[in-house]
Amino acid sequence: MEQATMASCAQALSSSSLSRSPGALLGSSRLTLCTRGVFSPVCVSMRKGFRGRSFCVIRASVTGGKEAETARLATNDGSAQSASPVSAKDESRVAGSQNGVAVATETTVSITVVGASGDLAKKKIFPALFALYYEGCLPKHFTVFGFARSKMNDESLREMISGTLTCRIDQRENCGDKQEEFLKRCFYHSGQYSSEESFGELSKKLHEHEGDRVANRLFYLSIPPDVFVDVARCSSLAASSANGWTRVIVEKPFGRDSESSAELTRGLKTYLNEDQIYRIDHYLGKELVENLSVLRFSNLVFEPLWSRQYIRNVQFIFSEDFGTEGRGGYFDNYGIIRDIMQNHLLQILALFAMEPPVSLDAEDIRNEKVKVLRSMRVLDTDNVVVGQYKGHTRGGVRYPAYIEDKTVPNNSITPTFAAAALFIDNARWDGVPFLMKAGKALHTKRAEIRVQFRHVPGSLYKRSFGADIDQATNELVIRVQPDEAIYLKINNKVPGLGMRLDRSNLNLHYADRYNREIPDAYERLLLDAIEGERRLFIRSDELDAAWALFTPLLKELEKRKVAPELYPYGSRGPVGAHYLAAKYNVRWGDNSSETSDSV
Ligand SMILES: NC(=O)C1=CN([C@@H]2O[C@H](COP(=O)(O)OP(=O)(O)OC[C@H]3O[C@@H](n4cnc5c(N)ncnc54)[C@H](OP(=O)(O)O)[C@@H]3O)[C@@H](O)[C@H]2O)C=CC1
Ligand SMILES: O=C1O[C@H](COP(=O)(O)O)[C@@H](O)[C@H](O)[C@H]1O
Repeated sequence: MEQATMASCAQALSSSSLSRSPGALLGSSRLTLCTRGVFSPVCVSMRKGFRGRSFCVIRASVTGGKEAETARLATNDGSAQSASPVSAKDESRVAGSQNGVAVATETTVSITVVGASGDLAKKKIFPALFALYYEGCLPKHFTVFGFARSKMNDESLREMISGTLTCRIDQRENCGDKQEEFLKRCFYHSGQYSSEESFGELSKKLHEHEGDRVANRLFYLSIPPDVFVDVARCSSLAASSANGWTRVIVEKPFGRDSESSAELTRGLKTYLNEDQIYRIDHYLGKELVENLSVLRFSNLVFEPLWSRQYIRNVQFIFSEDFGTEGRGGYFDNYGIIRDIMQNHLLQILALFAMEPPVSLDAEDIRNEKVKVLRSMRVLDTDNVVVGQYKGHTRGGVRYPAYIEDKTVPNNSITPTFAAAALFIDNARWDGVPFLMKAGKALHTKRAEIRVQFRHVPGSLYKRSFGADIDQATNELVIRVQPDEAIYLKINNKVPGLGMRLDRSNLNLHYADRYNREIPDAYERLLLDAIEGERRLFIRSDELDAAWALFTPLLKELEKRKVAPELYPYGSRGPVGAHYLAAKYNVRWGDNSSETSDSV
């Protein structure tokens, strides 16, 4: 790959450049000696990765055709990146060289989107793969396969995908040509999800494209959860790579509760090693969620304040201004707590509240996330409010109720809104309410983290604010989407001869600061999976800890058939959310006037 292309790839997808410091590479003791240009005792050889960076091939043991090892790289320029991982078999090919000097063999990656005919594949996965191709982030040799039961062929798959591909607004050169080139690398295989024969046929087709290269295979399970294990079985038994790694990305939902999640994990682990399983939570791939650790751990001004001593409460807010349109069938079986809170918001909370990890290595970060999740108080119904949207007419337009969705039973009590107060019973966070709020069909589409600080002790300017603590205190807002921004509300003097105080935002507004499009979360996560970087994927013990917090509540809500509080489509949600916050002396930050919040 050419230098220019590599540079743009590294820049555009810097899950990488901002947060993967050299420390990230050195976190694993096995790899500590594997540094830039150094041929260490643990390095079998130095190789060039497909982003052109040198990396160390390390010794690994082979475990029955399953992925056994990943390698890390040290970059040519000293900045750290994760490398194209090297499987044990890949290594053995490389290590089987003359005079102990490795001869690199060409590698290829085949990405199979299982459930290629579906909504997520069309909306997110194929466009993300194209974006990676466009940015020069995919290896030189790659193939994309769509797999599903629908009767399609290569041409109809290409036609389906072509309507969804877009180029970055800020770099549209050769967009059409690039799309054509990409589509030529896309193929389709129709088969059954539980048929090893179908996957065997797929494997043959993959092999035709792979030739005698080291063949790495990634399967993206973009299918309903009841066929996850079937596909894991068939892909593992009939379509695993013979000489490279095989990895499987699994979409949520990872079960409905602790038991079903454990059963799914058992099922997957019958056919795959934990290190082959990439449980995706696409919120972890969002730019500002990635930036959370950078903000905390690379700025002196934040981390010292990050505790009960200075923080009054923290709020994690998700809202959508549309209902379940088209996804009611799935949604009704899960509800908003399982759809958004137990995964997306809880993952962000864990990153927010964890102790500083030993390094940025995936296992170090995930260890800290598990610890903080396990320090949390199990949720109960007293600390939760549930709601469901009802129909509403505004400006002559009728917005339907949740139960008017044809795929939803008309007596459904599934929550489309929930607010919850959570607590972390550890030394850092004792007594600090962590509030979550998530809802569909609300007045706005937004995801944000709000950190409300305590008041200034003995403030000299107390009189200027009166008794309104929210007026007087600082608030840090991390707006994940839309219009990404990080801003800190501060108090300042209004210029002039008098002494009047004002509230202003110190703000990092991404659109003003960076003249480039922010990559979609799926791009970052797909690239990470290809590179064997697991930091942004959920480990099974994290998942267990997350379910342990929510399962008793979910069971209780279902057992007691708790009726959700109805709220009008397009409103701010049920009033019960305000009472819940008030119980802990908190006011939701997103209810302050829009003007004081805009950046
Ligand atoms: N759509 C979204 O925005 C999001 C989706 N997800 C998750 O991603 C996965 C895929 O989502 P999505 O694309 O919306 O799902 P779809 O309902 O569109 O299903 C994907 C494909 O799976 C096949 N399929 C559908 N129903 C069944 C069934 N009952 N048994 C076997 N195969 C079936 C269909 O392909 P065919 O009939 O051709 O085989 C379909 O095209 C799911 O696990 C979902 O929960 C996660 C986050 C967001
Ligand atoms: O996982 C899910 O996420 C989407 C919201 O994702 P976003 O990236 O568009 O914010 C949500 O609509 C869906 O219900 C849920 O399953």
